[in-house]
Amino acid sequence: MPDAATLTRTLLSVRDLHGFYGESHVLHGVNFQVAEGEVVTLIGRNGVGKTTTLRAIMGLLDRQQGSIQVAGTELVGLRPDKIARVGIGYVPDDRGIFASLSVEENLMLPPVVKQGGLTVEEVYGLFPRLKERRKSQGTKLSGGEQQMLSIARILRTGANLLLLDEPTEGLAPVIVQQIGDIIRQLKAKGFTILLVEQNFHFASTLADRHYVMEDGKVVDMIPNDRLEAEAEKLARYLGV
Ligand SMILES: Nc1ncnc2c1ncn2[C@@H]1O[C@H](COP(=O)(O)OP(=O)(O)OP(=O)(O)O)[C@@H](O)[C@H]1O
Repeated sequence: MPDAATLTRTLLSVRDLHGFYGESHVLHGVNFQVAEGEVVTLIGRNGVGKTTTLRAIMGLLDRQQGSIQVAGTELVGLRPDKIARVGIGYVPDDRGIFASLSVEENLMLPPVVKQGGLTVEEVYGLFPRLKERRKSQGTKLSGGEQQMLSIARILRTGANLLLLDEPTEGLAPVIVQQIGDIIRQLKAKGFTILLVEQNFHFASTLADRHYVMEDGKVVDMIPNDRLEAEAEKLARYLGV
């Protein structure tokens, strides 16, 4: 079966990626591709290497080998600041909000790395709640507002490939729905999104495809429209 990413322009291509924390060999030859404009998830049990794969793309591991290409540029060997300039925005699972800064200051902090970023007004158009809270300090925000801010602030930078690590973790269902709406709007605007997500029901409402990880490798790819047919296999992979 042809990989959907080969049918359109591949934006992100990860080949035989190995990743290490100190002496600990965590990624054991990860392979996957994401086409421009797709929303793709990395799924799998705890500890299989999903977060580590995102961190490897950003150049944040102690050591990595293999190939990570974005629009043809090889990232392995580049420094993290150079990697961001290729147009990648990373939202880590701890959200990384500066507690002592206001919403607006947090928004203005990341440097613009590429043309085509959203203006602050466009960002507020997507996140009206952040506009209402623009003078509030990071510490005063709810978990949902923090998550929105951590996504919002990479949209200004011009990044067109977004790596989101468990954006719904710990959030109430109504907020999860709002985050889902925002991700759908970003897809409609042409952003390409790689999502690590444990909330599989949520992921299935927005993703085009799902890559399954086990033991530091991608072991399967399931198109979203095959989810029901593959439910049993998926339950085995996820241990549910
Ligand atoms: N800073 C670190 N130093 C050493 N080992 C680490 C570090 N971070 C993660 N690991 C190990 O790397 C492996 C992969 O972890 P990773 O966080 O990528 O998994 P994951 O699939 O994202 O799971 P989870 O959903 O639990 O975060 C795990 O065995 C974990 O214990």
